[in-house]
Amino acid sequence: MPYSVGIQAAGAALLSAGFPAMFTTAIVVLLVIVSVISSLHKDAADAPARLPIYSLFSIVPFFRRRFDFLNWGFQVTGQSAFQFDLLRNNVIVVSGESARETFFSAKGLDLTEGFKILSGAIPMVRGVTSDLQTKRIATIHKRLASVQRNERLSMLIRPMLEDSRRAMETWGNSGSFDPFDNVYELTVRSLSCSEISDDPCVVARLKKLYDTLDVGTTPATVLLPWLPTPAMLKKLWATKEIYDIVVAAIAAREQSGVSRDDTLQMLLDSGDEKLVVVGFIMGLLIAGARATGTTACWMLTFLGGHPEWRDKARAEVEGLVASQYPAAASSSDSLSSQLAGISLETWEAETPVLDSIIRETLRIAQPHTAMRRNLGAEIHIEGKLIPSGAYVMYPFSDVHLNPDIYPDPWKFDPTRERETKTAYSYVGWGGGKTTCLGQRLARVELKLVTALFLLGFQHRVVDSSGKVASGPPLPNWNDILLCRPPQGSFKLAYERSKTTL
Ligand code: HEM
Repeated sequence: MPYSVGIQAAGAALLSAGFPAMFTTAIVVLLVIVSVISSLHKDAADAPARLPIYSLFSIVPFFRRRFDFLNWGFQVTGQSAFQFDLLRNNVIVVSGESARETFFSAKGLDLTEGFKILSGAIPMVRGVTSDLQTKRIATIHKRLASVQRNERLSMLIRPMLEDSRRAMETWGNSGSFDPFDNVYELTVRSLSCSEISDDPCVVARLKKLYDTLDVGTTPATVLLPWLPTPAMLKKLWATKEIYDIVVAAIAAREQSGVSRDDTLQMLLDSGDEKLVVVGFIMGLLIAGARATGTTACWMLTFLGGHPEWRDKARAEVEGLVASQYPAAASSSDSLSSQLAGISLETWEAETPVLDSIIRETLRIAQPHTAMRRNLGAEIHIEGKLIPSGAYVMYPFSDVHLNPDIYPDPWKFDPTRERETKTAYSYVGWGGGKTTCLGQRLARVELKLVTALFLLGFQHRVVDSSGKVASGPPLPNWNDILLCRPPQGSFKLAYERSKTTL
């Protein structure tokens, strides 16, 4: 009797709650049904071990605490590979050296398809950044290679420094900031166009919109993209705004009839269809500028927590300025002009300290989980079946935080020797057939931003009460995009040096 009263009461409450409650309930029921159905099918004998939870319970930890969730998966199954379902998507997580070798080289494993479903932070506009045919993706990759030819990359040095200078000027003589708020805007120029990067308001707006995409990437928006949740609507709106900014910039360039020296002009001059141009800028702004901005945040943070490395890096750049620009000390030229006088070749080949700092930063503060979809026939990884159509993941923590390969793995130590005995022992720029295609540009940009900051400012990491911290904060690998520690837990305190930026 009490049960039926309870059910009646619940039914009455539901009816009186109106459409939103009924809609939510219907969705929950649907999810439970999908979850139960997916748990009923039998796995093949050579299938990886399955997580001992209903698939419904994987969703939130997968999106919100991925590092902990994946570690738990390996622990609870006691295997080097395990599987779980994200609604109707079968996901297999692999680890270990031989898994890495197959993962980064197998022909059928497709990066674009993997990211589309499991990542979700890239703005998806059908036919522009999603559903691009292979031919269009190939064109975009070809254009990316063009941006990074010697001549073009050399030409980008001065404007990239000028962008950074302009942004750093606004920081005043001293103060403190959260690098995750301020540093991203330093890295927009190289990929877009003057119509966007010359306008600080548009750059700030873009940053806000991409932040909206990050925050708006909830389990529901990725797995049930058709569900009109508030997060999904916000995401849709942000995507449209970004699209409009890019399209307006292209239209302004075309109408002006003025030809400029930037990435947009190169794309337009190549005669590419509009879809490719917009897709290039939207897709790579997020893949590129976001990754570069985040890495720059972490480089400055590690250097602020390790003054000995900050001083070494600064001495390296001062040495370059002195050798390439002998009159620098007596010159009234600004710091950014002096740095712009250093050749691309020198930035690339004569900065071993900056190189080792970038390398160590990407090892310890890039919480990437590589994702693929098996578009080919079934394959085996370490004897475990990867069916056709399944998603496969490889968490970078498996190698980068592995104490057998990197002793004391959480320690920031740019002196670490390169490990050559283990296959793919370093994947900071990916590996095999999916190595980062923007690496050359990103490395130069990271060096320029860091060099200008180190010569223009003295800085230290401070804790939430403003006291100088004993070291940098610990990267938070559960934050899948930025690795950002708890907000407010640290800042970078800085003082301007006497030199003009
Ligand atoms: C510090 C900055 C960057 C880092 C750390 C980085 C890192 C990576 C990594 C780890 C991958 C492989 C992903 C995987 O295997 O799942 C990758 C792929 C890629 N990156 Fe970057 N990246 C950076 C900047 C850029 C920039 C600036 C661009 C473009 C302008 C870019 C374009 C790409 C592309 C197109 C791919 C996919 C390659 C393919 O499909 O084979 N990246 N990147």
